[in-house]
Amino acid sequence: MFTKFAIIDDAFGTDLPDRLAEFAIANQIGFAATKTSYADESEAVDPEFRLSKRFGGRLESIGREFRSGLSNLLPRLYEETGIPQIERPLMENELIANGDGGSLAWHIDTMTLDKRDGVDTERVLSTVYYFHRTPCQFSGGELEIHSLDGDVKPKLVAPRHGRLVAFPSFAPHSVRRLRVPSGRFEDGRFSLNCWIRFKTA
Ligand SMILES: O=C(O)CCC(=O)C(=O)O
Ligand SMILES: [Fe+2]
Repeated sequence: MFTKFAIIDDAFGTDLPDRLAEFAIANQIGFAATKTSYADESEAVDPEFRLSKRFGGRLESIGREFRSGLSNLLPRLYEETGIPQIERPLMENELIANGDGGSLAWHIDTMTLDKRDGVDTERVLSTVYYFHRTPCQFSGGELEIHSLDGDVKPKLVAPRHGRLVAFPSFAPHSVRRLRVPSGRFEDGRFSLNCWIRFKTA
């Protein structure tokens, strides 16, 4: 049994993904190894679990442009993923670069902290927007959406330039290892992740 999920190609036209790829490549210096957060609230770089780089700077106007496009699409995304409409959604953005050997192990995006004091928002909808240099210089790196039960093959979503994928944050998923023959940062798989949260208090 799988959750519903949505795939929208050219979700925000053909120009924004080109400009986002340019932005990421021009800001390579602002990327550092992505950390993993654990249930006890600690954080560490764990390449066995996740091998990617995260942009630590500000997305500025291109981030605002993306979030405004995503806001317009939200009614459709709720509908297609089976998530009820959130009244005042909060958006949490992350710009990620996956290079040669990059991957992300099985996980869910819903917060699973043991200590929930002070936690007043929850992630409900996960969206990932993909872009890269064209033509594509890597292979692999598919998003795998796993079944909620049983020993069933995952559904694969290729990280195509300009593609948006959305799924409930409780859906288990992972990213298949990718290969970037040149080994160059600019030839990698880029994504802008945006989690839709709702305020619980
Ligand atoms: O890059 C992807 O396709 C998925 C990323 C993801 O699952 C995450 O960052 O939580
Ligand atoms: Fe995820």
